[in-house]
Amino acid sequence: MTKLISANHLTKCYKARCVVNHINFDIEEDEIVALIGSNGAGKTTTISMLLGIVPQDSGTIEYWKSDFKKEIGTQLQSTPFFEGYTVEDNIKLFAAFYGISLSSNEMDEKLAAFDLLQVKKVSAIKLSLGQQKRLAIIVSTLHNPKLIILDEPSAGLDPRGQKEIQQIIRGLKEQGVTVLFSSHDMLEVMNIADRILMIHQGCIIANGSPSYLMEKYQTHHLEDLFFELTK
Ligand SMILES: Nc1ncnc2c1ncn2[C@@H]1O[C@H](COP(=O)(O)OP(=O)(O)OP(=O)(O)O)[C@@H](O)[C@H]1O
Repeated sequence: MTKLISANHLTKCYKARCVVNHINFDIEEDEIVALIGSNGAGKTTTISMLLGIVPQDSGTIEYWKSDFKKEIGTQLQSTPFFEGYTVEDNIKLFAAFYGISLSSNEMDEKLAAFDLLQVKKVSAIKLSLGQQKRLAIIVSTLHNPKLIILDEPSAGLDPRGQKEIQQIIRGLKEQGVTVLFSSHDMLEVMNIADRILMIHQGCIIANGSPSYLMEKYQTHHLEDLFFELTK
């Protein structure tokens, strides 16, 4: 397996408080990795350091290639659409940022794949949250990234919306995209993650496949493991 990312002793402190504290982990090609942890555990800070949005105070991040930024897609917690622009306009705009021009057929195929064809001409900021999250994933994958990083992609969605996001994440993996996502939904993590990174108070406290961790900690439910390890 090829390592896409290797984080070594990654640390971020705000004044005297280290919110991410000497963490080590790898992201391998073709896996779906779930980053889980309580509110304030350090997930978004970790993701932001991987994306270069927040500089680390110490530690290193090794990427698979020097111009890795061209091959990373991301969807952060807020959705980034332009006011007054339709769904289609937004996709065209983001495609233009990447120097991509989509044919009308390609546009419709993409929209249909994400169940958004019927809202093609609707202002993006008027979409439901689930539709906005799906649109955000479309725009973050327009450049065919090798790795996509999603910060709580299904937060606030109803069960159907959550399921749709899970199917999209699985579909990305089938297309050869590696996915790192954060989530508070243990069932979702069980459903789709190949590997779990559990972070607590800025430290990685568990790292392994769901089945490995269940076996190791002798539990049948990820939620129980979460409660036990984050006490
Ligand atoms: N710019 C900042 N200045 C000071 N403290 C910060 C800053 N950014 C984040 N923090 C703190 O770092 C800690 C980790 O925050 P982070 O957003 O990474 O947590 P999280 O695991 O993503 O939480 P959640 O699940 O609630 O999104 C929190 O205590 C937060 O208040």
